[in-house]
Amino acid sequence: MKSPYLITKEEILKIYKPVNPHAHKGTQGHAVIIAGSYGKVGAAVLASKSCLKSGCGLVTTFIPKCGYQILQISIPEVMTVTDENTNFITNIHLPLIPQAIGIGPGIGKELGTQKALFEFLRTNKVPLVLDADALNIISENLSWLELVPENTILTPHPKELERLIGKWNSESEKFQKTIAFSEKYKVIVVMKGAPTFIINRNSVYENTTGNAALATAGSGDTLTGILTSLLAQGYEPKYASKFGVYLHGLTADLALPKTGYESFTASTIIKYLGKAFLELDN
Ligand SMILES: NC(=O)C1=CN([C@@H]2O[C@H](COP(=O)(O)OP(=O)(O)OC[C@H]3O[C@@H](n4cnc5c(N)ncnc54)[C@H](OP(=O)(O)O)[C@@H]3O)[C@@H](O)[C@H]2O)[C@@H](O)CC1
Ligand SMILES: Nc1ncnc2c1ncn2[C@@H]1O[C@H](COP(=O)(O)OP(=O)(O)O)[C@@H](O)[C@H]1O
Ligand SMILES: [Mg+2]
Repeated sequence: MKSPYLITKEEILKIYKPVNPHAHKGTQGHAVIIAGSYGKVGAAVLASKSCLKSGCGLVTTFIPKCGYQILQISIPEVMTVTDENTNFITNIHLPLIPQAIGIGPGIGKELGTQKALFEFLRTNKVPLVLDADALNIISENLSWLELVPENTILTPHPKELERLIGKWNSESEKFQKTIAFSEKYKVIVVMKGAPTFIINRNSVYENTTGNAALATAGSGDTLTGILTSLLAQGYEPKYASKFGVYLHGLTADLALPKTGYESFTASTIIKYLGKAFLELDN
């Protein structure tokens, strides 16, 4: 394998498009987050809030009924659409065509949710981020990946990656298998870890931000929100993936002197998104 390209501030500044003074919410992209189930509505809240706080103009979150009040009260800026089922998603119906969709955090693997995911993938044409249980369901039905738009972004942590590509015997085999997977399905794989790598066909990119403070519940859910937001704002998937992982890691680097490793939570990622964007102007 060639040595990876580093995702540095210099690279990110070439990608970053500052907000136009004449922008309005309608020009900043409408993102949809499909997430949550009973006991895991927090994943939907974290993904939606980080989506909104990464610059997209409008966010609609699709959740099972049990998430309705939780979402509306925790993030009044976010619109919600609910499934007809109470505890988990069974039928994804959206009253709009957004610019990007992020699906998976906390949705679980109920049979009804699996069927809903298949039906969604069969009909969806919008740029996509697949995370968490969406990946877990797909890893048992890999042919469904033939249905997703080219350059869909997948964000597996190591266990989710293993479910997708199978076990590896060495680091180099892990990369080889992920490259082959990215080529076969024409997708971008964000291999989350310390550090995070992005595999786009046979190109490998290594993130330079982030630290062990990110080893906390919901940290990946916020990454899904950030990536979906950037896609909705019109960043191409190859740029959104690099920019998203860089910003996500940067929140932890900026927060660490204030929070230490122990008290940093996924909500701290969201809190520091503003400072991370401002850091790009320094
Ligand atoms: N507040 C909420 O609503 C929250 C909701 N959430 C939602 O919950 C759902 C389940 O997600 P999940 O990731 O916890 O479960 P799962 O896929 O079985 O992975 C666990 C396995 O993976 C491994 N592993 C993980 N990371 C690793 C690493 N870096 N390096 C190495 N190994 C690693 C780990 O290994 P271990 O070391 O524990 O053996 C274990 O075996 C999902 O939908 C998610 O979105 C969560 O986001 C939390 C907050
Ligand atoms: N030690 C670490 N150093 C850097 N980043 C880390 C570390 N541990 C976790 N992360 C990052 O935190 C995120 C964890 O995602 P994930 O496991 O999906 O969390 P969750 O499902 O709880 O939201 C990933 O972006 C990963 O790269
Ligand atoms: Mg996760």
